[in-house]
Amino acid sequence: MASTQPNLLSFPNTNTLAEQLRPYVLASQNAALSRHDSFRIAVSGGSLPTVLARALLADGNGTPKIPPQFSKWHIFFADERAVPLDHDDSNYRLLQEELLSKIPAELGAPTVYPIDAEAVKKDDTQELADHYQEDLMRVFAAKNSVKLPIFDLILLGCGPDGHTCSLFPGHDLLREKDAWVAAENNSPKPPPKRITLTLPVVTSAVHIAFVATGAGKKDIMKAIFDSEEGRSLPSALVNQGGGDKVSWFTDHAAIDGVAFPRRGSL
Ligand SMILES: O=C(O)[C@H](O)[C@@H](O)[C@H](O)[C@H](O)COP(=O)(O)O
Repeated sequence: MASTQPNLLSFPNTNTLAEQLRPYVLASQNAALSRHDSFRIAVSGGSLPTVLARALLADGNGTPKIPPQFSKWHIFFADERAVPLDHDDSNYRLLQEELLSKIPAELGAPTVYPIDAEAVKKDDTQELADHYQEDLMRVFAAKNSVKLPIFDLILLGCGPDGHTCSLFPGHDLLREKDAWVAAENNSPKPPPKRITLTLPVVTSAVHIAFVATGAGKKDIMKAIFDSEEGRSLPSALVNQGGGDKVSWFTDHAAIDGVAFPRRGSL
């Protein structure tokens, strides 16, 4: 368990949040490129792809525009629904519509790792998870055997019940120690069948950021940050495992009443 605290940042609205998410992601990109000439990132579904697109495709907000080097990005999914890639529920489709399709050609194209469409047809969520884990192994464990993949950045959402990725409160998956990718067949949030990165993979990342906005999040934010009972919630477990590698990008409405947020940038 990490002994340091996560950064809890709050901004007046989603636009100002996106303005600060941009330099955070680019700093993470630049640090990764200096380490291994590629930027390995995992993204969630929900509202995250829209905010991320707003952050990355902005014109620099009055500052000199330093563009993302998308051709060096390897984008994985922190979780994905077991549906075809063109399905309304697909996180791949969401990311494609919100971000990937809008990247100007001159910024280069990222390498994106969707789930295996053939495995989806077989309706076997465990097989789908195994395939995705093999994809990760090809990228993260090509040269020697590694215990866990180390993402440069994982971008997460937080559900009103405290779930993150497709790791839900009280589920056995929270105790998974070995698998990199796990199957979830009874998600309380529809659709029920999903795959998800496991907690050890999430907390091993170099940087971990949550984006949580709107008044609908304020009760769960209080539970995660200010209550003893909230300590076992999946998002709180990421805080405990990741410590100060974790940054929360929230708006004021989402943390109304939370005891110790810092307002402004990192
Ligand atoms: O595919 C999913 O269901 C998501 O990855 C999920 O974990 C999401 O991030 C949270 O439910 C928060 O969603 P919002 O950002 O829309 O609140």
